[in-house]
Amino acid sequence: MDYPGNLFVVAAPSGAGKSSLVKALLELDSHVQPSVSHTTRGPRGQEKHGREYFFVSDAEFDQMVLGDGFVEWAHVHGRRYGTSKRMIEDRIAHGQDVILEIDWQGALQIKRIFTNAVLVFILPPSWDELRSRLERRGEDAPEVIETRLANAATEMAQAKEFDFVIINELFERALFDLKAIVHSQRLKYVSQRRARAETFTALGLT
Ligand SMILES: Nc1nc2c(ncn2[C@@H]2O[C@H](COP(=O)(O)OP(=O)(O)O)[C@@H](O)[C@H]2O)c(=O)[nH]1
Ligand SMILES: Nc1ncnc2c1ncn2[C@@H]1O[C@H](COP(=O)(O)OP(=O)(O)O)[C@@H](O)[C@H]1O
Repeated sequence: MDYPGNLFVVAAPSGAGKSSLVKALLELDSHVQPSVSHTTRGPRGQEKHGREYFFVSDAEFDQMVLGDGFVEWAHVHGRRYGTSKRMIEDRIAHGQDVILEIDWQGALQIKRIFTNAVLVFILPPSWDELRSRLERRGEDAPEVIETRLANAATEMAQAKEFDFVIINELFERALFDLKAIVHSQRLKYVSQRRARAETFTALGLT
C-alpha cells in the first residue's frame, strides 16, 4: 500500500524509554503526529483517556475487533492493545507523518501492510539499567515489573527484524538518533519525488 505521509514505528521492552523519546520527538517536530492506541489495561497515575491511550473494556475491545476497527492488535503483558484504522487513515490521508509506539508483533503486522513503514527498535544499555528504570518510573506494581522484565528477552530478540536499532543510554544521544531517522526518511521521499518529477519532465510526460 502506498501513502502520502511517512509511517514510523517505535518498539522497545517496557522501561527502555520509548514513550519518553517519542514524547520528546513530538515536542520538537510538529510534522509528526502520534497514533493513540486502544488498550484493555487500566490507566497509570497521570495518564488520560484519549491522550496516552483509549482505555476500553474487554467487551469494547471485542466489538472493535469484530467490527474490523483495528489495523493491527496484539496481546502484550496479558492485556490487549490495538491501533485503530481511523487513527492511521485520518492522519495519513492528510499527508502527515505518523508515529506508532507499539510492540514488535504490531510492528511486524504494520510492515506487512505499509511496506514503506520505518521500524525502529529501542534497546536499554543493560538489564540492570532496564530494571532500575522500571523501578524509578514508580508506576507499576512489583509483579507487573517482573512480568515486563520476563517478557523483555523475547521482545529484544526481535530487534534484528527492525530497520534501525537505537541504544538509549544517554537520552539526548538517543533522541538525536531518532530525529536523524525521521529526517533522513523525509529527505529520501522528497528527493525521490523530485527525481521522478524531473524525469517525467525530461521525457515530456505530464
Ligand atoms: N501491538 C500493539 N502494541 C501496543 C499498542 N499500544 C501499545 N502497545 C505496546 O504494549 C506494550 C505495553 O505498553 P504499556 O502498557 O503502555 O507499557 P510500557 O511499555 O511500560 O510503557 C508496549 O510494548 C507498547 O508499545 C498497539 O496499539 N498495538
Ligand atoms: N536515557 C535514559 N536515561 C535514564 N533514564 C531514562 C532514559 N530514558 C528514559 N528514562 C526513564 O526511564 C523510565 C522508563 O521510560 P519510559 O519512556 O516510560 O519507557 P517505556 O515507554 O519504554 O516503557 C522513565 O522514568 C524515564 O524517565
